Amino acid sequence: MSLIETAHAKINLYLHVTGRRPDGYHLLDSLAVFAGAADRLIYEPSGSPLTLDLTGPFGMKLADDATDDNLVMRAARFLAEGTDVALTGRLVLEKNLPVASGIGGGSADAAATLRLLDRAWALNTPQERLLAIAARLGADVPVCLVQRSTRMRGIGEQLAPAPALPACGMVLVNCGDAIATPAIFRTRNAAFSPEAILPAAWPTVAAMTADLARLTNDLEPPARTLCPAISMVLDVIAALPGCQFSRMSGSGATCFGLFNSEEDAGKAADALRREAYPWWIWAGSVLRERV
Ligand SMILES: C[C@@](CO)(OP(=O)(O)O)[C@H](O)COP(=O)(O)OP(=O)(O)OC[C@H]1O[C@@H](n2ccc(N)nc2=O)[C@H](O)[C@@H]1O
Ligand SMILES: Nc1ncnc2c1ncn2[C@@H]1O[C@H](COP(=O)(O)OP(=O)(O)O)[C@@H](O)[C@H]1O
Repeated sequence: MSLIETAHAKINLYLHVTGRRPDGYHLLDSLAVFAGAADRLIYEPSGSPLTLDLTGPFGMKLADDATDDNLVMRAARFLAEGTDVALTGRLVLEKNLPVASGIGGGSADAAATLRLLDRAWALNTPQERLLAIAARLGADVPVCLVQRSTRMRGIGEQLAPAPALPACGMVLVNCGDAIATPAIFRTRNAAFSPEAILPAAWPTVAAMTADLARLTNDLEPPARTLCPAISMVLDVIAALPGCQFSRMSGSGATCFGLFNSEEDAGKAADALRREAYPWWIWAGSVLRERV
């Protein structure tokens, strides 16, 4: 019997770079939330060595890379380490999220692999060990393992509760330019930002966007420099009917707009699709489960 896991897009509502570690990694303070947009991972047990097939609109973008380097296969190997499970079966990754786009698609896939194979192989790995494996796979993988709105600190491995979110619509837009995260961190040359002060809850979208407007995504300026299309995308999102707030997520290039409802977001995305930009556009809602 096959098993399925969903790997939701991660969106950084703000991202402050607060410092830098001696090893070059940056200290962050960021509010990560998850949207309905998602990759899907399917596992079919078999006695044959583990394989990975890529499907979906962005599957071809990963097809040229060695399968063993895919974060899904890396996660499977890490999970099996120190156990007596055989690395067998067939994984199918339905790649619906744009690659290298600031919404953590690869990180979400790696995290989904850990959840899925832990279940499929009946490992019952303690959450602490899963989080440690996740951190070895990438700075964003621990938050994607939890897959609920979370405040991230450290390099991404320190997870704390997020404010309670209001019901909120979201539009995601990606211009199609893949962005390498290290290049964005390297290009950043501003002073470090302080940590944000956040309330326990945002009762309305207006309360949330008022606070977000006082915060920043410190990776947005370097990303706009390396990928000028981001500025155009942000202007277009801000001008959509009903848009309450717009910003870039993570290291880019995906940008988001926040709306008072999923319905408002859907109407705005329909209007945007009529403009026929060659962009990936998604509309839906923000997941409201939190740590
Ligand atoms: C920027 C963020 C914000 O959520 O998201 P994305 O843009 O990737 O979605 C993440 O911190 C990305 O996490 P992730 O994509 O897992 O990064 P990793 O693979 O661990 O690191 C890629 C490279 O980014 C830089 N890096 C990453 C995280 C961090 N806190 N400081 C860094 O300086 C390092 O140069 C590192 O070699
Ligand atoms: N399953 C995967 N999905 C996406 N990217 C992957 C995957 N496995 C490995 N990668 C590599 O990881 C890099 C970052 O991917 P991704 O997580 O999509 O970036 P971002 O976090 O910026 O959205 C890509 O350039 C790609 O080569």
